[in-house]
Parts: sequence; C-alpha cells; structure tokens
Amino acid sequence: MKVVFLINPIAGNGRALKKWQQFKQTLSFPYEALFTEKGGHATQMVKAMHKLVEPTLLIGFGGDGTLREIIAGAAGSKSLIVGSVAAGSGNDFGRGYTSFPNAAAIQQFLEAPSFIKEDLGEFDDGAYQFASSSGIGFDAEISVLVNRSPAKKWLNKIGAGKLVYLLYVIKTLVDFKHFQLVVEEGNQRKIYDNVWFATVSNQPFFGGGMKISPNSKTDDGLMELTVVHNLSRLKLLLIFGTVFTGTHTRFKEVSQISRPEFRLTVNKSIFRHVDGDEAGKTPENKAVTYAVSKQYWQSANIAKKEELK
Ligand SMILES: Nc1ncnc2c1ncn2[C@@H]1O[C@H](COP(=O)(O)OP(=O)(O)OP(=O)(O)O)[C@@H](O)[C@H]1O
Repeated sequence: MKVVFLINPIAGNGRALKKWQQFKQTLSFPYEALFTEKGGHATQMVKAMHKLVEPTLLIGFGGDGTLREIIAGAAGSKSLIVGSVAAGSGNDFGRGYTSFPNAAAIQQFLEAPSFIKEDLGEFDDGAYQFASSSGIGFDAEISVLVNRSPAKKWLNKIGAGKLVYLLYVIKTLVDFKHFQLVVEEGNQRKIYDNVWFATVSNQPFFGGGMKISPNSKTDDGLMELTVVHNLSRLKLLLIFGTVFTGTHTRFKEVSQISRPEFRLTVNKSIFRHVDGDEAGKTPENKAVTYAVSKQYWQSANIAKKEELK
C-alpha cells in the first residue's frame, strides 16, 4: 500500500512542522510527503489522487481542519484510506476516529490494512462538510474570535495560547445574545428559544476533548443534534464541567436528537463552524439542511481509542 503524508506546517500553532521533522526520522517504510500551502489545499491535492488505483493510505499530519480537508477530498474514492497523526491544537479527530501514535503503529497497519466506511456530514447542499461536528452559536463565535484575534500569534509564541481562548470564553459569555432555533425532521417541527448553541455531531468529541455528543457513532448513518437552551449564564458555567464526561445530557436544558437529516432555521445571522474552523454565518429565517452525505469515506481501521495518550 502506498503511503502519503499530508502535513499542515502551521497546525498546532506551528508545532506540527517541528513534530514532523522528528517523526520522519522514525519511518522505515517508503512514503511521500506533501505540505499544505493554504486553506483548502489538502482537498485539492487529495481530489487529484482519485485517479490512483493502487490502495493509498493518506495520513493527515495536523489537526481537525487538516483532516476535514483531506476527508472532503477523499470522499467517494474506493482506493483512498484516511489516517492521522495528531499534530493540531484540539485534535478531536483522534479522539473520535483513530490516530497513529507512532511509526510502529503505521507499520503494523500496513502489514494487515483494513478500513471502516465512515459518514461525512454536510450542509448547504454539500458546500460545507464536516467529519466530527458543525456548530451554530456560542462555541462557533468563540472559535472565530480566537482565530481572528491579533493577540493569538504572540500569546502562542510565549506558550500562553490557552489564555486567549479563556479570555474569549469570558467575553462571549457576557456578550452573547441568544437565538431561536427551529428544528424540522420528517413531519416534526420543534422550536427552541433562548439557544446558546446547537451542534450537529458525527462523533462524541468537540472543542478539544469535550464529550458533547456521547452517543454519536462515526459509521451509523446518523448525525446527533445537541441544543443547549434556556440556561442562565451561571448554570451554563456550572454545566460546562460536566461536558468533559458527557453527563451534561442529564440536564433538561440540553436536548438531543439523532437522525440522518435535519432542517435548521435560525432567526438571525450568527457564526457557524465546521470541525472548529469558521464556516460563514447562518442565513436569517431560512432553513438549512444538515445531512449525512451520500458519499462515504474510508478510515484506517486501527483500535478505536477515546483519548489520546
Ligand atoms: N500552509 C498553510 N498556511 C495557512 N493555513 C493553512 C496551511 N495549510 C493548511 N491551512 C489551514 O490551517 C487550518 C488549521 O489547521 P488545523 O485545524 O489542522 O490545525 P489546528 O487548528 O492547530 O488544530 P485543531 O483544529 O485540531 O485545533 C486548516 O483548516 C487549513 O485550512
């Protein structure tokens, strides 16, 4: 099996490149290494590989955004199999799917390769795709503000990257204006008022290790919608800690449904994310369909682990 590493040098606030320089010294099998040069480049490179007939293992060396782009490119191909080495900041992909911890694990996979057909989430008729989750509201606003923050670069340089995240959590907690969400699935229609956020998940984790959707499975043909609504700021803070264990779902203010498709309508224009990266804003009062794509992608089948060691 051919092996291609796709390395995002800026992932993990630039740590991915240093990690790759050490990692490649440990590889004892033939491989090709390609570096991404800008957002969207991984998808372009992988789409061009659809003509390959030889089974090819694509290893995303980066974070959740890099993996989403590789998967968007690989979807629909029967010869491309996607694996990862966690080298991003949040690395939720490795928690919900799989991640090679070292070169020996890749070598072991190559000796008896197998794959799982996985679901790909999409909305806006496939204009946006996601492997792990896509969200509307509070969490999306925080990730957009953090990514756009001029302070992010220099705080990362001095190793205080988490501080900028914490600052924007507090700022958004104070400033955030709730919204109304209408969820339609089949003939059912449900209205949620005072919503903080709504997340459509294909795997349990988001936000760097929070178990937002404990029952999500990557290959069951379903997506789970989690809506957090009608909560005071204080209760949101109290519930926050329970998200790491997945026990937040006990609260009546956290609603979950599981379906292959939903239509979501929001009463104002607010930020969205796909796998933690900015994905425009919601249209006002216009239904957007979130669905499992008809195209599947193939993940490297190594033992599924919940947490990266
Ligand atoms: N050479 C590049 N220069 C600038 N941006 C790039 C480059 N290559 C890829 N990108 C973009 O970088 C974004 C961030 O990468 P990625 O999500 O993998 O890292 P991260 O944000 O550190 O990790 P995580 O999402 O796990 O927190 C990707 O969405 C991709 O579009």
